[in-house]
Amino acid sequence: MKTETKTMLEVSGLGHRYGGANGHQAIADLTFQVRTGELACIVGPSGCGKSTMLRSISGLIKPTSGKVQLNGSPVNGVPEDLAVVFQDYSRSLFPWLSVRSNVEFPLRSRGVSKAERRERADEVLEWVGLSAAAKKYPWQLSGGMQQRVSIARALACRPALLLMDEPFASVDAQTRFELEDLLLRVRKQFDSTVLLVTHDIDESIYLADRVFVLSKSPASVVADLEIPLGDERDQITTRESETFVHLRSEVARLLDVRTAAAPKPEAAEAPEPEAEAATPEAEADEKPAEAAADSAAESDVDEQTSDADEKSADDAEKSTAKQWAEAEQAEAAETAKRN
Ligand SMILES: Nc1ncnc2c1ncn2[C@@H]1O[C@H](COP(=O)(O)OP(=O)(O)OP(=O)(O)O)[C@@H](O)[C@H]1O
Repeated sequence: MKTETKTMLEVSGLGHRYGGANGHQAIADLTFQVRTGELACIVGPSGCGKSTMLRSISGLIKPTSGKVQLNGSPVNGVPEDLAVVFQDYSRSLFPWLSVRSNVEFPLRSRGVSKAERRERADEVLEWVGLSAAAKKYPWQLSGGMQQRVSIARALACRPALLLMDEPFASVDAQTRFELEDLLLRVRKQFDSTVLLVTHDIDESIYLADRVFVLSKSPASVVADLEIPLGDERDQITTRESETFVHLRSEVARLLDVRTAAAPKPEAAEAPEPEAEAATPEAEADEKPAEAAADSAAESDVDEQTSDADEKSADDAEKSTAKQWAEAEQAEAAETAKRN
């Protein structure tokens, strides 16, 4: 993969404090750059502020200090040419829209014509191996397939920068390997620039051209490592290679994983329940609206389904716009309080 020397993303002195002057400093003075065509991974300890950083970069929250520039322009609000893939695919996909309509959805607000939406959706669905599932609903798919829909939806927007927040953390180990390889293939196909956050050291090295290691909270960059593993990577031989093993130890040392892994006495007494990914089956039980959609999925009347999806997408767009407006008002109120 050819990485250009041009800088696509420039993060300078980025900091965010939740809750005003006496609140919680989640990230502090983050500075790094991602070049055009690069796949960069950010690895850091749990709770160090990785999601806060991604939300600041994507314009979802306004950082309290520092700045973010995308292709030389400051990021104020969510840029059109940026797409985000979240860990929780079950929440980020609309259960009442078919797979194809989910993929087409963000293209509507970008003014892409109906014919082109369909064309782009079909292209990316083919790339992620989901052409046959285009008319299904997300809850009819496995977790790994749902995350492939999220990736397809992001790629359909042809983003300059693809941000991924722990995108493979909610699937089993084998599916995770498959999705990692899928990401390597599609970033090559679509010439994507990717910034991926993970807490998995091996995953960061396997995927990346460059790994940024973060400190404990409040996060700052403690190392910027080039990953000289070449373009062709393989889950078995790459992970066995001397370079990989050496880099893994280096990142582990930087993260001080022995200290981090030591159980705290109170944690041993009252362990935090592990987050469980909701299964599509369990979700189907809980969602009567989806049961209605199920019968639509069984039907082979594509146009009818497509019309219903269009209406659902319109409703979803209104509801999303309302949520954005509310979030913006809340953010403005917080900023006013701070000042
Ligand atoms: N909306 C919020 N209001 C107040 N504090 C927050 C908010 N969101 C996150 N935090 C705090 O900021 C710190 C960083 O959280 P963040 O979710 O960014 O970390 P993370 O590295 O992504 O965590 P994890 O690895 O567990 O996903 C945490 O202490 C968290 O409790």
